[in-house]
Amino acid sequence: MEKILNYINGELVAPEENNWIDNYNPSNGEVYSLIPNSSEKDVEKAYQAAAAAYPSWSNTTIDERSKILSKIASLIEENLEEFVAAESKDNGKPLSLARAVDIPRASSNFQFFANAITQFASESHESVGLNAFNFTLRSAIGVVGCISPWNLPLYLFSWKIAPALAAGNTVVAKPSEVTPMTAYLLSKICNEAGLPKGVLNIVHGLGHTTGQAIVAHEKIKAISFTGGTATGAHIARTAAPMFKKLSLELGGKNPNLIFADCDYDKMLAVTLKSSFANQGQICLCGSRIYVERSIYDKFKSDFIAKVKALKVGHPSDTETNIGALVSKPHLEKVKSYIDIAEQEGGKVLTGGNYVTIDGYENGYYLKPTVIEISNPICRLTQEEIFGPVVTIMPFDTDQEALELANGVRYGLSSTIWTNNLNRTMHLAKHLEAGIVWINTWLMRDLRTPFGGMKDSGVGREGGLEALRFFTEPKNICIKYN
Ligand SMILES: NC(=O)C1=CN([C@@H]2O[C@H](COP(=O)(O)OP(=O)(O)OC[C@H]3O[C@@H](n4cnc5c(N)ncnc54)[C@H](O)[C@@H]3O)[C@@H](O)[C@H]2O)C=CC1
Ligand SMILES: O=C(O)/C=C/C=C(\O)C(=O)O
Repeated sequence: MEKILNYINGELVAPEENNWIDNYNPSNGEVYSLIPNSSEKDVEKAYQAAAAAYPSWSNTTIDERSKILSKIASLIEENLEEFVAAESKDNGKPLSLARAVDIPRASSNFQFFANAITQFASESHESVGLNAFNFTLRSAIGVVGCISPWNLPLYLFSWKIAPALAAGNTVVAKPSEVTPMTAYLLSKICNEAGLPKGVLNIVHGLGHTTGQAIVAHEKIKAISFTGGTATGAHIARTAAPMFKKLSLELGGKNPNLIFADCDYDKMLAVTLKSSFANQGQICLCGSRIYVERSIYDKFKSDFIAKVKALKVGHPSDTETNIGALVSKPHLEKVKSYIDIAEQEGGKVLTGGNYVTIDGYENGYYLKPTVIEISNPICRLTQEEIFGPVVTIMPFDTDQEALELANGVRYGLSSTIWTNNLNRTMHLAKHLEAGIVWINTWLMRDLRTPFGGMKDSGVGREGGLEALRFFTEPKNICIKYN
């Protein structure tokens, strides 16, 4: 069976203690590879390699760093089909989605930060009347940690690593143990791209051991993390006494507010995507749908008809809209929410069951599910389900829609469907969310700040925000006569 290896100091290596974890294929429930169950020793080795590489990498010209990141981007593109197949097999997502979204975006992340670093500049402030100038140096931080989740594996892994490297840091990174394969493929192309040894180190393993060792390492100065809110809180508790810089991109329970004056057909098509793309396993999915009462019944029947037409199938089947969920425990977690729907006052309008696919009977498949609710304060609308399950409910006024939208602990993204400019402006200002989409969803410009309010996280990624996170500002004040 194939063994995934750690990438430390430019070499692919087995874990020090020779412990391994099973890696499952969600489409058939079978173990198909092994991944290192890395210990503190492996993390320490990775740290030592990163620390040794830091003086030279942080002093490498911007042009050279940019060229290397750009080369990584092109090598991902050149090997697109290998990455696509690996991502789909490891995660259960449709092959078509990995080809259209995940892998191109991973390549774009490297290309984007290869370009962005050439435009990154720092501020100067003249103290007028005092004969003094201040200028700000923005230097790399040192060795930084990047920890990513399983839902968009290479997409989110590269979203952290690329800005960290571009800014001149060296990195100890851990992909999710549930979806390690494309990070492994990435480690195989880094040397060819000219990345000096030790600049990027990828250590595979479990969160509470390998991940914890990265976060708890006293010399790893900053942590960029994407994952569940409970994990984010634990990381914050570990890192706080060491005053580490933290960027936490956490869960979401995003509202989708649909008004009667919207462009209905466009809204319906995009709402289907925002509900079920990637099996609903995107932190930005609009899992709470609120519809203005005058169009509620029409929306309900049209939406259900479209949801019923979605094909749940094997990820490599070209007709598949919904692939497998990422793991058995996750499938069971998502199903457990459907099972409590009735006791929470909800009514399952469509879906609700596991799906068995011929030839892949042990795969992790679930029907896309729509639950109508009458009480917005229930577990189905308050907790992150992170699967192909949405709730729907009518509302009567803009104020009610706003209160429903904001009535959760999360504040990641919101979507509004309306053609009323005043309403748009009012809601956009008052919605408690880091990202507000109007008449669209998941339209991404990589220069924009990305992240959440409330329990959805701390800090922002993307564009200059990411480069600022991965640098330490130092103000220098010069007085002249
Ligand atoms: N916001 C998002 O994008 C995501 C949200 N989630 C939510 O979190 C729930 C749990 O999913 P999990 O896979 O368990 O996510 P998780 O938050 O446990 O895992 C994300 C990453 O953090 C690592 N990790 C876990 N514990 C750690 C620790 N103590 N120190 C350092 N790293 C640690 C994991 O190994 C993985 O690489 C999901 O059901 C979903 O609701 C999960 C993945 C992504
Ligand atoms: O940067 C993006 O476009 C999307 C990011 C998505 C997540 O962070 C997530 O689903 O966890």
